[in-house]
Amino acid sequence: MDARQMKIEAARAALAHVESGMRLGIGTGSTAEEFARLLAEKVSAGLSIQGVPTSERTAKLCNELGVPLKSLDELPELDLTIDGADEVDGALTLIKGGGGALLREKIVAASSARMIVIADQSKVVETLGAFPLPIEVNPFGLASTRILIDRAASRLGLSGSLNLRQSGGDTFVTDGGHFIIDASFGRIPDAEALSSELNSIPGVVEHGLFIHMATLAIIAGPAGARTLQANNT
Ligand SMILES: O=C[C@H](O)[C@H](O)[C@H](O)COP(=O)(O)O
Repeated sequence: MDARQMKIEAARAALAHVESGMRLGIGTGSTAEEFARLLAEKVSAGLSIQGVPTSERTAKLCNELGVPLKSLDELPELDLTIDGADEVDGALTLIKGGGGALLREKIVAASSARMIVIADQSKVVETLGAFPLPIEVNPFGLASTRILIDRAASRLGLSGSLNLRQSGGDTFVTDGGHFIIDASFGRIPDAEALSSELNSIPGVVEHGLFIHMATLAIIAGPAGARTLQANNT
């Protein structure tokens, strides 16, 4: 089974948690897109759901596929969000934002009663941090915010390059009009401490650590999909 097939398997297993009438957050990224495609098949076969997209990219795909969408303002409380991740640890703490959608993803996940993460097995890690942590920042005062992030990391014994994300030769801009700094710390032994340090920096809009948000992870490997509960790897 190749990587795409594993993403499809995880997405298919997640679809079993979707029931008619649900208000559904729909994630961003290649795995979430496989979910959107399978969801669209179910919708055309009669499943009735209302989706809230976590990015302009997901909204565009869902519109093309015929998945009914509402805004989060129209549906401020959701039953379930299904989304991908860049890393998942045994406590179901996540790194997200590789596709730049972390802010809307976190807002949508926080508005949902449950969040199911879907991923192929390459995303499961013992300690978070090999994947650079995306930190969404306000463009104003970027140099100052970068220094404050560096100092916050140092206080926790973390170091590593802080790279302003680029796209096609330009600075990458999120759906919310912000920039992203990708922080290559290598290891993040205490995600809660780092989260709270980053949250105290005014120029940091949000970061890609999702703590106590995912209620279930569906991880696909060559033998098929398995579920992970928090601290039950
Ligand atoms: O901003 C993007 C999201 O957090 C994605 O869910 C994450 O990057 C995983 O994407 P993929 O399924 O393409 O690996």
